[in-house]
Amino acid sequence: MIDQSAARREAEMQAARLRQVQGVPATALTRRPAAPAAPGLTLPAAAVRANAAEPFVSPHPYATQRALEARLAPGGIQARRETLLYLDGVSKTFDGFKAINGLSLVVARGEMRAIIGPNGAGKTTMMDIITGKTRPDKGDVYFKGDIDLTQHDEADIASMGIGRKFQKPTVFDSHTIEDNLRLAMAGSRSVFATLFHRKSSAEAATIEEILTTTRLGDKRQMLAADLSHGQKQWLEIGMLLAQDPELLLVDEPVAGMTDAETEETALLLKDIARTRSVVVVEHDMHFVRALGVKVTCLHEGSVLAEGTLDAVSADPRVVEVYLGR
Ligand SMILES: Nc1ncnc2c1ncn2[C@@H]1O[C@H](COP(=O)(O)OP(=O)(O)OP(=O)(O)O)[C@@H](O)[C@H]1O
Repeated sequence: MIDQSAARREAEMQAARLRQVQGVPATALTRRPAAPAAPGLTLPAAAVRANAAEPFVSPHPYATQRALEARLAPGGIQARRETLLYLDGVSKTFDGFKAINGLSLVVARGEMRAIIGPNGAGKTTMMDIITGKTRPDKGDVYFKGDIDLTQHDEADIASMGIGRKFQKPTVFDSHTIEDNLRLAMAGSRSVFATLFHRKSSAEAATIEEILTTTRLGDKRQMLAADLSHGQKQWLEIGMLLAQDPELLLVDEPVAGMTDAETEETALLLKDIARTRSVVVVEHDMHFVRALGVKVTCLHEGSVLAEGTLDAVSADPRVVEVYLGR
């Protein structure tokens, strides 16, 4: 049987120890501000002010602020933490022109999302902001819930698990497909050391897996220079996979591909999206349809419509700005 009075004495002693360390009144350790009825993603300024009088128990200002946020909007913060990519109210102006304008977009863990939109809609600038190439003027950009991407540079962001594939493939033409993958996996090892380094069994298994995913298994000993345009795109996707990203950003992967390659690329990205999140920017609607994923249509730097391709393409605003052109 539990000795209630001993337990109470222990709790009182713990509270006293805490009070000693933190120097706050006893009531502050037990009183909690009520959470708002409908927690949102943004902290209402008035709510923060109303609770500012509440004595803080956390010794560090940042921890205190985070604890306050969590208490005020537990649903909202939790919702952001469960996302892989979270953009809210992001804006970027170039020479007075708003390329990105209050953009909000959330990609879940394990989700593949297609981004469409007319020329100049802000798709590339959005990718630049996510990867740290461009700093937004304002707004939140978070990776894995808590990593504020606006505070990191491109190299940091790449090493955190965001891989980006640009439209033009950049592979090592004079090396074989397998060596291209080994070079991509090597990280800081030199080219010479990489090519003469004995593969561990884990490395060999990863390369095998990537060769299978990218449909290049039977071409492993071919020089990259001898691949078709589509196969080079797949190799470059494979080289990104070798760095084991959690989020893959892919810019117009099927531009210049044959119909068969386009079809195969949709299957390939679907395979990848079984274990990672993928954001694909693409103009080719047949390809987007083959992906069969949620579509976001950007226009003038913000989200114009979001949903299935059928729903988005039936939206009169989308028809007007994009599909009708
Ligand atoms: N560095 C820059 N300086 C000035 N203007 C820029 C810069 N980068 C982008 N812009 C402008 O911002 C707008 C959005 O460009 P962005 O390249 O992001 O559009 P996009 O949707 O990727 O277009 P596309 O489909 O043609 O690639 C365009 O009007 C572009 O001219």
